[in-house]
Amino acid sequence: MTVRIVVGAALFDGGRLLAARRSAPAELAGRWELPGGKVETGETPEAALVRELREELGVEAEAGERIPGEWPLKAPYVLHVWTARLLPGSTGPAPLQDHDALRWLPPADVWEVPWLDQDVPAVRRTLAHLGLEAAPGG
Ligand SMILES: Nc1nc2c([nH]c(=O)n2[C@H]2C[C@H](O)[C@@H](COP(=O)(O)OP(=O)(O)OP(=O)(O)O)O2)c(=O)[nH]1
Repeated sequence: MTVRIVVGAALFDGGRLLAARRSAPAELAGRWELPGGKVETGETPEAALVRELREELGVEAEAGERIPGEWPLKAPYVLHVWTARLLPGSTGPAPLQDHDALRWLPPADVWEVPWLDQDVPAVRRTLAHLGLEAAPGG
């Protein structure tokens, strides 16, 4: 089966990382993730990220760099993480779709939320790659 990519946005603003609490499906609800979604056929990951952030959070954002690594999700999906930032003039994020809460987390607070299991190594790698101090955990 062909692997399909889910892009997760490590959206930073003022040094804080946005975490989003999933509202569905039931097995993922209540756990926190990087906002994003499936890359559609013919779409670049960067474009998918921008589209998903607009749909889910109502923001205008741009993708930055990919965090090296790939994290397996439910087959056939794998998670890729890209940094992202809000464009000047964008509204702040709101939980419009798929989420029921958002939090901007300074690196020291990143492990305060119960991330999806599969996101823990991805978030850990993201902070390490960016040289951000993080409390032990995850
Ligand atoms: N967006 C996102 N999805 C994640 C993460 N970790 C993780 O296991 N997933 C899973 C949840 C979903 O099963 C799948 C992504 O689906 P989605 O529902 O966010 O994507 P989508 O908007 O393109 O989905 P769809 O409703 O159009 O099918 O990957 C993560 O950090 N971000």
